[in-house]
Amino acid sequence: MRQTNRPDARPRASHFIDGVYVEDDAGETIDVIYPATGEVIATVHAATQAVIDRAFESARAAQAAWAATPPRERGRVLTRAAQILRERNREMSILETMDTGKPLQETLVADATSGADALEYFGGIAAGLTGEHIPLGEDWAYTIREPLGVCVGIGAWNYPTQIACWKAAPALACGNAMVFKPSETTPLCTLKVAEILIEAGLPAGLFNVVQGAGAVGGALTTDPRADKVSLTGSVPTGRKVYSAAAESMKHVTMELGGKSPMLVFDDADLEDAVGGAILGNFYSSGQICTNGTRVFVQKGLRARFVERMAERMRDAVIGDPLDEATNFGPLVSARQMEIVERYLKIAEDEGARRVVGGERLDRPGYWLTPALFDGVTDDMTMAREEIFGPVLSVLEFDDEDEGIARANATEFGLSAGVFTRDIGRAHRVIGRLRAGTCFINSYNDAPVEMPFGGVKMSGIGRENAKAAIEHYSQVKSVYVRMGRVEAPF
Ligand SMILES: NC(=O)c1ccc[n+]([C@@H]2O[C@H](COP(=O)([O-])OP(=O)(O)OC[C@H]3O[C@@H](n4cnc5c(N)ncnc54)[C@H](O)[C@@H]3O)[C@@H](O)[C@H]2O)c1
Ligand SMILES: C[N+](C)(C)CCCC=O
Repeated sequence: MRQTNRPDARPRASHFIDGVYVEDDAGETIDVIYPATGEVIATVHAATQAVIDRAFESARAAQAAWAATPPRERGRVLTRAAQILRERNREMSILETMDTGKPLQETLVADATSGADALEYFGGIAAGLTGEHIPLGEDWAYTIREPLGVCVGIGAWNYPTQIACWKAAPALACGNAMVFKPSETTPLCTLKVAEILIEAGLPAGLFNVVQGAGAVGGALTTDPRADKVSLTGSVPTGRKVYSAAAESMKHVTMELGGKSPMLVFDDADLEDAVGGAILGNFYSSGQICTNGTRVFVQKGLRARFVERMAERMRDAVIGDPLDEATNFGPLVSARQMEIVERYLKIAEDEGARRVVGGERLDRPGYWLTPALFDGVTDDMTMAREEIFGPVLSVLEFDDEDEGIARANATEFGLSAGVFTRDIGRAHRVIGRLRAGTCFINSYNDAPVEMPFGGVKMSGIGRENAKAAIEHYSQVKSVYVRMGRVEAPF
């Protein structure tokens, strides 16, 4: 495979605390691997307790003054950061590609740009975050919207820049400080987000980055100096973090995994439905939480859908992720590739029909071709468990009620989609699907103006839009008596 020249990805140091890079070699070494080649491109160290202490202390020290800063000034800093992030989009996108292996064609439009959208949106609404006046006759009450304090953010590896910004932007807009731990698999981009925030005028200490794996995440979650934990990760990690946070009654946001359904009715536009299923299964090499990996296709359309999908999958350009012509990259790690390969084997053992793909490419790095399976049934492992890789399952259904019941028969509830030309059916079906983020004749759109999150095991809380404000602030109620106090004795 031809290789585009890569810039030096090594960060100045592992952590970013109180406005500066910080190193502590005593922490466990973490190699950062470029997924396209398997080469080590940087090394960072996991945070020691001393680093964690420094991060919390600086966050605590900075937060009170930030909360007292006029909200319009807080907003201005975020808006400036959005502008810098946009100006550096190419540089950030290349780094994101090196961190994750995702094609540059994708990272240029879906990662730093999405982060910038969040900074811009929350920067814009910061000044409008107010309490309310509640008339009670002669008396009255009012509410004050207050920050939570110090929020911990813990990220997954598939969208490092986006995840950091989706958490930091509403947290900072509301007057909080954040200690953020990126995934140990992709530690690079978040450090750049921290640099940009400082350059935009954010006071030191308000956004600190510490590196590490589960042990560091666990230490952040249980730290008494943390008021909230916002996790983006898998359901098993979510269970641990949620229960650990409950010990000290911390606020939580849980953005977790899914096994989302996409219902394609006979009357759907075939090309749009196939296009939606490609976006909902193969973007980011299938490593997206919201993916509609259970594609229920109505009986009359199934054969044509499978045929057309297989044709379009052969057009995937698999290759050097830094070449902008590439539209399908490697998986993020050897571990993730092994997980997906295990699921591919189970799928065939359980009787699913592999139509195309699922082959390992004979080259360094973590390459698997996108896979299409037909004849999948609800009881198969591939239809029940999140694979988090480029594996699309086609399941056949007869009528609307059956399709909805089968789509809902999962512990997850992150996303769902419907493809149909019948507008009444589209809204009726979406109304009955148990999922937090839904799509009609589309898939995987996530504009910052739209709340994002899951129900059931897929999560608690919402990111983006005004809904996120509820999860990074709390309301203080104040009753005001205008007359005398009448007491019983
Ligand atoms: N709903 C969403 O918005 C969303 C977005 C992206 C990814 N995801 C989900 O994330 C998963 C893939 O990402 P992953 O493999 O990085 O997930 P993961 O659960 O393995 O790790 C997520 C993060 O949690 C940390 N962590 C692990 N154990 C911890 C513990 N005990 N305490 C605190 N932190 C801990 C990890 O170091 C990492 O930073 C998938 O399930 C995917 O669906 C969800
Ligand atoms: C913006 N997307 C593509 C919906 C991704 C959100 C993060 C989930 O993995």
